[in-house]
Amino acid sequence: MECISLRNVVKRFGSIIALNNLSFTIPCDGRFALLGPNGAGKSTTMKILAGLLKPDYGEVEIMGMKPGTKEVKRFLGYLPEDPMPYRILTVRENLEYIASLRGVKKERVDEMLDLLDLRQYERVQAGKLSRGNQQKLSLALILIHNPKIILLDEPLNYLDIPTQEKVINVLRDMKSTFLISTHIMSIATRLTDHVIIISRGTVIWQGSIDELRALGREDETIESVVARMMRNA
Ligand SMILES: Nc1ncnc2c1ncn2[C@@H]1O[C@H](COP(=O)(O)OP(=O)(O)OP(=O)(O)O)[C@@H](O)[C@H]1O
Repeated sequence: MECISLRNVVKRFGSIIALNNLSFTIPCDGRFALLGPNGAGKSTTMKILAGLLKPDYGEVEIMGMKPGTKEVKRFLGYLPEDPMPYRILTVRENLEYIASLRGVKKERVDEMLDLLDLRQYERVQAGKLSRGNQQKLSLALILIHNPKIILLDEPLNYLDIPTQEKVINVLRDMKSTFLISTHIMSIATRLTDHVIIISRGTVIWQGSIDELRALGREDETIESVVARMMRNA
């Protein structure tokens, strides 16, 4: 079954065409990376899937339903590129608030504090956290309800190396459908097994990470293969 599907999606901002007949599908339990040069339309795609932007044209479905509906929000976790938890609430209060909105049990708050190493900051206001700890809290907030479908826009931004490893392991252990937008190939290779490359708002290549690697010349890194594809698009 398809969990995510976009068909001929067009999105314009004034005279800029951000998405230009974008089409792709992701099967349930699929782990996909969304790659593309700056301005290719990755964040716009994520926002449309999260229901924050409406396409001008085309069809978008999340498990056969329209994005942004109450029902879809229940099983979706979306991390925007620059997430901001509620600044005046403490780390614990942020988690408790989202837990109550999501209808998940309170014990989940403590689980998330431990899972993302946030215990020592639980009484600190989110606005006073370092950027990396805000990112960790944002991840905890979007994963608290164990979402079936996870959309992550640059999930490891601002995180130190031990925390990146921690988050990669947390995400790997989840049995969810993933779409991860990133510029860092190692995030794609470690967290996903399929890649969709877009450029100027349209798909220029899609396939498995193994197929992508196989396109490389002898000793060519996967980064170099992707860079070549983006340059030639
Ligand atoms: N709110 C907006 N108003 C005007 N133009 C926008 C808006 N959001 C995005 N765009 C434009 O749409 C295009 C796609 O932007 P988007 O942020 O989706 O790209 P991206 O692939 O996520 O880029 P990056 O890798 O640099 O984050 C760009 O040309 C961008 O300038």
